[in-house]
Amino acid sequence: MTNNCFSGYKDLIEEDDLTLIWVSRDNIKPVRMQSEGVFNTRYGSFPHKDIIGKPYGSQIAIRTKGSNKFAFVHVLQPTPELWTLSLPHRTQIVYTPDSSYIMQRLKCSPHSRVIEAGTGSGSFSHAFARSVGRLFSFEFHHVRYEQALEEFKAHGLIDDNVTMIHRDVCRDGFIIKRGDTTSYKFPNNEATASLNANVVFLDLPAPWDAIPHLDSVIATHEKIGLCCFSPCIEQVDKTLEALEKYGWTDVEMVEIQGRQYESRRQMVRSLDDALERLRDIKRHKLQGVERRKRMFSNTIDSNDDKIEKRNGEGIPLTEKAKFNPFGKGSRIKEGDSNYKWQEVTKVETEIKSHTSYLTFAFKIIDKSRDDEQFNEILQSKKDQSKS
Ligand SMILES: C[S@@+](CC[C@H](N)C(=O)[O-])C[C@H]1O[C@@H](n2cnc3c(N)ncnc32)[C@H](O)[C@@H]1O
Repeated sequence: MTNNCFSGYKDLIEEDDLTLIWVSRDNIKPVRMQSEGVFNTRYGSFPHKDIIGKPYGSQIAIRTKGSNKFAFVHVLQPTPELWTLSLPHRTQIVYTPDSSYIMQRLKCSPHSRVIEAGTGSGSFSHAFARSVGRLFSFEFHHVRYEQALEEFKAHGLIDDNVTMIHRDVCRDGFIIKRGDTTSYKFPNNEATASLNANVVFLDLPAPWDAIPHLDSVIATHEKIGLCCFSPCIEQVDKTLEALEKYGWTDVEMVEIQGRQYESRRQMVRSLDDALERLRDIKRHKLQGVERRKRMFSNTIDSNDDKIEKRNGEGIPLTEKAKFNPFGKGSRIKEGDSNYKWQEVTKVETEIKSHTSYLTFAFKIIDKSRDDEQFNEILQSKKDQSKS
């Protein structure tokens, strides 16, 4: 039984659970439930004891300070996606539109043994940890290494399938030896860890310096997938050179442009509407010219339209603006049955994506065929077709 709170589900919120409190879309707070604790918001305070024992997903309401209204939050079970939205930022992070795409391109599964460098804020590490067999995460910044290690321990990832290594991978590569600063537990007879990685993810300023070190830690008999996450096209260029030099193939660079499409109705404007609008503009222009001419020749008097329309205090009265299909004017409710409408799609640009270019590459070190294994597979296929 693992205490990894990011995998598996439970129904009820218990003491000491890490919960994610959803205040609003951009305000999700990780909170560990302690019966004495209180979650404070600007609307009021939520005692943890009122949350413990409730089902995950519950809405918790309190009366707001100084008024008779209610404030509420939702208490959610952690997932890697929600963690990405709520984690303490120690660095730039990888967001879900990128991490989900990368994992499917690299065919991540429980069979995957992943090398990640650097760990940073651990956003992608949580997503990897849920889906893959084993994750080896390298970080060279000592404080960040310690913070990530503590966090991953608290989330149950270290006991489960994640190993943290304090290392400058560009200088010292990826081999884990006894005596290194790492959470790796060496079995008695092992001097070096066998990484045998089949997936590599590099989120580093200089991935081209790490690429030459990979051959000694990747699996030799299968196809290895690699992704480099780089914000600048110059970095992509240097990475491509290193990939080519070190025998990586099927190289492709991709960028994710996340968009949310919203369906709306837009008023259908006719040619007559456009002509009427042009006439209206012309009319106003002529009226203005006339008025200015009269002002210059001092012939403007109380018969003038504009001057006549003032209230008792001398404040000009303006006519209620008529509907104008092309700009300012009285507003028409979307879908008003007096007008014609068509369905359109509007793009919302709020989604956080394209933080970087994604360079993918693949490699098979040993392409020789294991005849014994091949014959076994062939035989089992023959047996299957007979039965
Ligand atoms: C942008 S952050 C990674 C963010 C991470 N992917 C996430 O989703 O939270 C880059 C990290 O790489 C680390 N780093 C940079 N160069 C490194 C190197 N040569 N070896 C190991 N880590 C390195 C930095 O300290 C930093 O924490």
